[in-house]
Amino acid sequence: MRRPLVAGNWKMHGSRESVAQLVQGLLSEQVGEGNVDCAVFPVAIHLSSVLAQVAGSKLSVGAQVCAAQSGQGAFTGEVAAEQLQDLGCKAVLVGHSERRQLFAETDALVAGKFAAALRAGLTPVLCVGESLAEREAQQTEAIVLQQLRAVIELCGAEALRQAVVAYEPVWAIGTGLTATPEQAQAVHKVIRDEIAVHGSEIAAQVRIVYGGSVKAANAAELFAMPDIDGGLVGGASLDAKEFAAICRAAEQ
Ligand SMILES: O=C[C@H](O)COP(=O)(O)O
Repeated sequence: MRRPLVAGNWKMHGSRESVAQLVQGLLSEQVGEGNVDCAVFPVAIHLSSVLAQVAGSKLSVGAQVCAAQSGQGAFTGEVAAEQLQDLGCKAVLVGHSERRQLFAETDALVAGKFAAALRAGLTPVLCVGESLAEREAQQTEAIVLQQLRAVIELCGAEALRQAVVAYEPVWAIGTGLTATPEQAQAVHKVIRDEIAVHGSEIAAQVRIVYGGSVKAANAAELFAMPDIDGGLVGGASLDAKEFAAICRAAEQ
């Protein structure tokens, strides 16, 4: 039985004050104290304060991005996975579609970042997903598998034991258009079946979460699907009560 994970990707949102209020709200709602793993992914400059604020709770903290380069070096503007781990982060998003589309992150670079996260002992949350044009061209499966295989080729399928996969159809991100539970389940199954080619035990263990306009109103029906193990939540994670309700939906 896979333990659900609900993660909040705060993207480029928040001031010191609003972030502190949001975390206080999550702690008041006892997010993370139930039967579900809960994590938040603040913008990098707020990681330290959020980590300090959640200390002693079961809410974990991850970063939105890391460098593909390990250790330390002359890489202006980058943050190494080791530095995130040293700070207290447990996980890092890799390959979010906004990184792929707006910052030209290729499958190869994403795989490099995935490997760097693993070397540092972080849980990489590998985001995969197709655009609307790709879905309309019946390319969903091909795109998602291409993104997944780039990581398996570099790191090996065993590496997925330490990872989470997030299926995020690009057309559902921030649009209010959620994939139906059946649409999401179909792609999650494609992902799990592909992993099973390398080992059924790995496939049975890997958590595959769904992202794309998840909210309290639609979370339970998505999380009820057999291959959906929780959610990666954007906009709705900026509201403590809404995010807490999504986390509770994963407990059902
Ligand atoms: O990482 C989160 C996803 O991009 C989903 O964002 P959203 O819930 O605002 O659609």
